Amino acid sequence: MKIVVCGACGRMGSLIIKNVVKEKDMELVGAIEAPNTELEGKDIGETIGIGHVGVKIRGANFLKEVLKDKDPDVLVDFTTPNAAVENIKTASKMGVNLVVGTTGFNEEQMKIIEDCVEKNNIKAVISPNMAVGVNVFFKIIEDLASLLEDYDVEIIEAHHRHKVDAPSGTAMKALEIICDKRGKSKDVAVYGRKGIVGERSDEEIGVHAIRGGDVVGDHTVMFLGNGERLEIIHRAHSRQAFVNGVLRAIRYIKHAKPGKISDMKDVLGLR
Ligand SMILES: NC(=O)C1=CN([C@@H]2O[C@H](COP(=O)(O)OP(=O)(O)OC[C@H]3O[C@@H](n4cnc5c(N)ncnc54)[C@H](O)[C@@H]3O)[C@@H](O)[C@H]2O)C=CC1
Ligand SMILES: O=C(O)C1=N[C@H](C(=O)O)C[C@H](O)C1
Repeated sequence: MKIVVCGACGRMGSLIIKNVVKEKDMELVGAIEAPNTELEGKDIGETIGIGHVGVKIRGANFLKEVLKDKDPDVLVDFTTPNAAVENIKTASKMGVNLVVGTTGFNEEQMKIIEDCVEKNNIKAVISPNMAVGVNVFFKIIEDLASLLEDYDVEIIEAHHRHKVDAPSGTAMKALEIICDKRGKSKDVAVYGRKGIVGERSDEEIGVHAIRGGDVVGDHTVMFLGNGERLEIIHRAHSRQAFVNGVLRAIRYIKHAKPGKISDMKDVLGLR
C-alpha cells in the first residue's frame, strides 16, 4: 500500500513514518509538512533520524502534485484542524482514501469532512484516538452510562505541555458517547469550574483538561454515586499505542464502506 503522511515531522507523523518504512506491505511515497516549510526537499528519513529513505519532504502547497505523481492508496493526516480540512479537501477530490487522527475539529469542519467523503465516495477512517485500549474504554463507558444511569459523571484528561487543543478529542468523544447513551445533549458539559458555581446539577458532566510535561495521554471517566465511585482510566505510555492503531486502520481501509466515515470500532470489530 502506498502511503502519504501529512504532519510528517510532528510527534505522531514521524513515528508513523518510522513504522511504515518497516512494514513489508506498506511503502512511504510522500511526506507532507506545513505549506512553504523550510524543510522542503530534504529527505524525511534523514530529518527524523532514521537515515536516508528516498522520500523528500514537501510543503502542503505541493500536496496536489504529490498525490498526482505518486497515486497513493491512503493519505494519513496528523496535523491541526485547519490544515487537515485543506488536506482532506485536496485528497478527497483526487479519490485518495483517508486515515485521520487529527483532533479539535469544530462542527462546521466535521460537516465539510463528511461532505468530502460522501461526495467523492472515498473510504475514510477518522478517530480521535487510535489506541486499541481507548476504543475498548469507549465501549465500557457506554455500558456504564446506562448501568449507572443516575451516577454523576466527570471526565478528566491529561496531556503534554505542547498539545494545542482542549479538551482532548478523546475526552470530547467520551462526552458524546455518554450523552448519546443517556439521551442528553452535549450542552450539559461544564468545562472546568471556578467561583461560586452552586451545587452540582444531576444533568451536568464536568470536563477537565490538565496540561504539562511529557504526558502522552491519560483519560479518566468517573461515575460518582452515594458512598462509592467507579473510575475507568486509560493511560497511554507511548505514542506507539496510537501508531499500532494507525497501521490497523491503514490495512482496514480496503474493507471500509465508501462514502461514509468509519471509525476504530469498525477497524477493531467492536460494533
Ligand atoms: N487519533 C489519535 O490517536 C491521536 C491524535 N493526535 C492528534 O494528532 C494531531 C497532531 O499531533 P502531534 O503529532 O502531537 O502534533 P505536532 O505539532 O507534533 O505535529 C503536527 C505537524 O503537522 C505539521 N503541519 C502543520 N500544517 C500542516 C499542513 N498544512 N500539512 C501538513 N503538515 C502540517 C506541523 O508542522 C507539525 O510537524 C493533533 O491534533 C493531536 O491531537 C495525537 C496523538 C494520537
Ligand atoms: O495530542 C495528543 O498528544 C493526543 N491527542 C488525542 C486527543 O486529543 O484525544 C489522542 C491522544 O490522547 C494524544
